[in-house]
Amino acid sequence: MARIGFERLAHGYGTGGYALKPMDMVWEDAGAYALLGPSGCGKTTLLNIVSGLLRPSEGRVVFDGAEVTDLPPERRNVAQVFQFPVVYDTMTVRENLAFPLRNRGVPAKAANARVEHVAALLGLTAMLDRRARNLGADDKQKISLGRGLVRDDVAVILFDEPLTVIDPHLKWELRSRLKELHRQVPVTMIYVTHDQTEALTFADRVVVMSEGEVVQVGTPEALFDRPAHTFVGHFIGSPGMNLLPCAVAGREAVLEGGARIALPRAYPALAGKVELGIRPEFATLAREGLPVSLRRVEDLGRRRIARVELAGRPFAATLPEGMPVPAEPCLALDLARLHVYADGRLAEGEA
Ligand SMILES: Nc1ncnc2c1ncn2[C@@H]1O[C@H](COP(=O)(O)OP(=O)(O)OP(=O)(O)O)[C@@H](O)[C@H]1O
Repeated sequence: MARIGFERLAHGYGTGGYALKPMDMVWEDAGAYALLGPSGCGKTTLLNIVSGLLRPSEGRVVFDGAEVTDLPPERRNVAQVFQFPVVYDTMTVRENLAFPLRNRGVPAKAANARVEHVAALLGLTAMLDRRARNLGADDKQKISLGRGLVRDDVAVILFDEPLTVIDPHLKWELRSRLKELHRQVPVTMIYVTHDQTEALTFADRVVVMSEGEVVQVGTPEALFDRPAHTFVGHFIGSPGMNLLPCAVAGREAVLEGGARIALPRAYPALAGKVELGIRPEFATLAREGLPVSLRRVEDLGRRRIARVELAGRPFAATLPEGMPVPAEPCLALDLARLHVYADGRLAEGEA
């Protein structure tokens, strides 16, 4: 188990600019973290720096207070699960799972108990004595997950998009099983994904990345309630946060076109591009409030989203259950849930 620290860490591949911009960060011992962001944002670069496959061009990596920046992967005590299954076809499932333990001289009895425990958690018990060769991609990836999880002496377990090959209907099951495993095996786990559902289900803390920068580290609730960056507001949520260009003076925002909105906090003069952010969950279609033009209604099953236009911009609002679309639709905003951003970053107002 390990507390992982990054000190003035950065990486460039020598092609000009940073793939990972300079940062300081700590991942607590036994935490469940997700690295979340779109393709190319630097997730794999950061993961490879943790495992030792890549040496950062700047800064230090520290495991439990000891620098490991120059240590190769085999000296870091890291287990890694990749996108695609890594199993020995000629071995049985049991032998595959036991392999990392046998390799390290764990006595057979202890190894077998551990293998059976992990197999039960992953739903592999019934096939323990079958050869891996005859299994489908889903089961093979479960074995890969099991091989990553079977040792409880590792500093950290890294998962790199581990559910890519898994059938969609099995994904939700494996996601919750992984979460359960983390509860039972309190090892630091890092889960890389571009899928917000996977990140938010698995992690206690989500590290959101955009263009080589860590833009927020927070609980799933914090990312939803208080996005530190417009990227987080937009990327997390379905649909994401509404963002409207505006001018802010004290406790008031003025939208393009002149509509005025009272703010829950007072703001100092803000430089750069100023935007008002509010999630669709806190903007409701109503008979009174800010007049909007309705474009269409989307039925998402458990809720309905009204696509409207506000101050000449597209805006997503909630249409309450059972409510007919008003003849003259307006928006009711939960003012306490409004946020102000300057050049993409959350502006701190005063209560
Ligand atoms: N070996 C390399 N040489 C040069 N540039 C690279 C190399 N590997 C990655 N990059 C660049 O570094 C940036 C970050 O890439 P990285 O693979 O870390 O992102 P990612 O978030 O893991 O994306 P994906 O989900 O597509 O794997 C990208 O701009 C990418 O093109």
